[in-house]
Amino acid sequence: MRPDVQVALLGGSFNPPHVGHLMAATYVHATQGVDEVWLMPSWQHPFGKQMESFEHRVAMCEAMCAETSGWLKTTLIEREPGLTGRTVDTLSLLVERYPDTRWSLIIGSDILKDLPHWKDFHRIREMSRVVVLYRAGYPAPETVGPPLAEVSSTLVRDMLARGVEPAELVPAGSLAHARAHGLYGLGVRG
Ligand SMILES: Nc1ncnc2c1ncn2[C@@H]1O[C@H](COP(=O)(O)OP(=O)(O)OP(=O)(O)O)[C@@H](O)[C@H]1O
Ligand SMILES: O=C(O)c1ccc[n+]([C@@H]2O[C@H](COP(=O)([O-])O)[C@@H](O)[C@H]2O)c1
Repeated sequence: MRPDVQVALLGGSFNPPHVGHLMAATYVHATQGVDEVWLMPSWQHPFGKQMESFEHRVAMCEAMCAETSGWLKTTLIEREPGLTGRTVDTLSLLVERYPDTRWSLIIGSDILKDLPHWKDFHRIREMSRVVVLYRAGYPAPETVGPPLAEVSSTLVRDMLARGVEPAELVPAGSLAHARAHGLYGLGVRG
């Protein structure tokens, strides 16, 4: 019998992706017994976050995946009709679509405060193993592993708005995509 495939999902806005996402995914792949990590960019955000277009965020995620040997992938599942960014609904669809896969869901500890506002988090726990990573600055009792990088998409966007290229915080391929398409005001200032 074919053994189950273990996949960890990292959902987010990835606006833009940054090395904190890469470190989080790498940490989980290296220590949590999963075969693959899938980045899951939001098509629409349940709490109404404004984001660069889905296509550009996907392209920047795919550029980040190219930094790995193939275990990091980007899934477009959240653009499926009927999904609204509620993770329980996305996960239900994934469970149905990939019956041989066992799921983990990665979240950073900054999100713990939001979980009471998520839809049916108890059902997410039934369908997946939830791995809470220690995001630097957000200590919490139930986290796994050491504090991860103090970097956020907000910080990256702030740097870009000030005309500073975040070359140390964004994987080179993702930044090249942003630059080539003038995202976040890149290239506008000449
Ligand atoms: N540096 C990090 N360390 C650990 N987890 C992280 C880090 N950055 C993001 N994450 C986690 O990755 C997921 C997706 O995050 P998201 O794409 O919203 O990035 P963000 O940096 O938090 O964005 P923003 O600053 O726009 O809110 C979340 O679960 C978040 O907690
Ligand atoms: O399921 C929910 O109700 C829910 C509410 C808020 C956020 N989420 C998911 O949490 C992930 C991280 O979101 P964020 O805010 O850090 O970009 C992303 O995949 C969102 O779709 C999910």
